[in-house]
Amino acid sequence: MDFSIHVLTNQFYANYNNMETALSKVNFLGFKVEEPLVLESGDTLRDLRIRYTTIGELNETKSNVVWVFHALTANSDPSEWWKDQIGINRFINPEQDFIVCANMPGSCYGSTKPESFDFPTLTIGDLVRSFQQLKAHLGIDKIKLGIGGSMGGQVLLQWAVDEPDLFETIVPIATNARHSAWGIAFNEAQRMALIQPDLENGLKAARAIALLSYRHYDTFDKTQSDDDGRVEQFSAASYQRYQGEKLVKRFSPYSYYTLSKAMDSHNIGRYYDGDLKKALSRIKSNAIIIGVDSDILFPPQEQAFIAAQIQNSSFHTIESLYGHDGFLLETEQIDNILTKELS
Ligand SMILES: CC(=O)SCCNC(=O)CCNC(=O)[C@H](O)C(C)(C)COP(=O)(O)OP(=O)(O)OC[C@H]1O[C@@H](n2cnc3c(N)ncnc32)[C@H](O)[C@@H]1OP(=O)(O)O
Ligand SMILES: N[C@@H](CCO)C(=O)O
Repeated sequence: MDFSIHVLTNQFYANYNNMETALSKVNFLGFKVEEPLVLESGDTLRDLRIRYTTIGELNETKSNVVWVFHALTANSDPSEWWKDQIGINRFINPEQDFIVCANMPGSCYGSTKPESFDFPTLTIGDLVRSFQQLKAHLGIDKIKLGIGGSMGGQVLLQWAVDEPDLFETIVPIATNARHSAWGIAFNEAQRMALIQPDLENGLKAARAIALLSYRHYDTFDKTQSDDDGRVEQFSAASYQRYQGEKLVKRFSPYSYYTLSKAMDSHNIGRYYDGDLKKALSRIKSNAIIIGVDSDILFPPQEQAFIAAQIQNSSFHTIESLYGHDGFLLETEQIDNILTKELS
């Protein structure tokens, strides 16, 4: 059953590829899962709502589905946060493709969200099961292309292991098969900063810590160095503060806590004796695995490992000054890889 949907239905977006002519419908929709979702923790999530966006039209044979998976703090509209990855001159083209992106439960952009820290533990597998409900609701049996970076790539990879025949091609970017001890340590440091009496300040501090893992020494060196001999009020410091200010205006501390815990839970080997190779070898999809050369949070060796275990796979590294967040910014390079591998 749809709920409070059509908030901004049938809008025409004019921002594809830097304000080119508007071509596709962007629909903001909602779906309520009728059955309670039994979580890996054993808890149950009732009245689960999923906010999702579709761009373009589903064709008659339902063979043009491109499912985009967002990362930690984004929403269900990739035409907003990945606008140069999708467009009339891009491999992912709303004139030909039916693009679906669902807001992760636990996030604060329309799907069921926590109102306190007392919220059931969600895992990446739980997010996959919630998306399977949406897939059934949409009547989709096959997905031509699944693409997502970071935590979005974790969800995609877990789904491809759970349903090895679902995706024709998967494109996990800057992600891993099991969240690393390094990544969990970063997330825990953020949660320690987050949980304090003033949650707004907590979230700002958490984002500032996260930024250190999303960028690179060279990013700060090239963009935030001061050469005027100052002794305080450094640019790097104000940049860190600004990033916190920016996030606190658009994100919930409870969602940040819940989703960062979900990211920590990621382990596709959980039901395969902890054997990541065994889990990955189940995947029948064509796999284009992409890493970012300057990524210190999900270093390219994690993606090289994934590619080595999947039969039909290729591995690519893109160059970026931006570290991990390069997956959101280096759209031209990603588009070139998709075009080369899939055209
Ligand atoms: C299109 C969108 O970004 S949608 C926004 C919603 N975000 C999401 O959905 C999540 C995915 N997006 C992201 O994580 C980020 O937006 C990224 C990684 C894609 C880009 O990060 P950004 O913060 O935009 O880029 P960057 O790290 O270069 O910082 C630029 C900002 O810092 C500001 N800034 C740069 N140096 C300094 C400094 N020394 N002191 C204070 N502010 C500074 C810039 O003025 C700019 O501000 P603005 O965002 O208000 O224009
Ligand atoms: N910068 C990303 C997180 C890193 O994947 C976001 O804010 O969603």
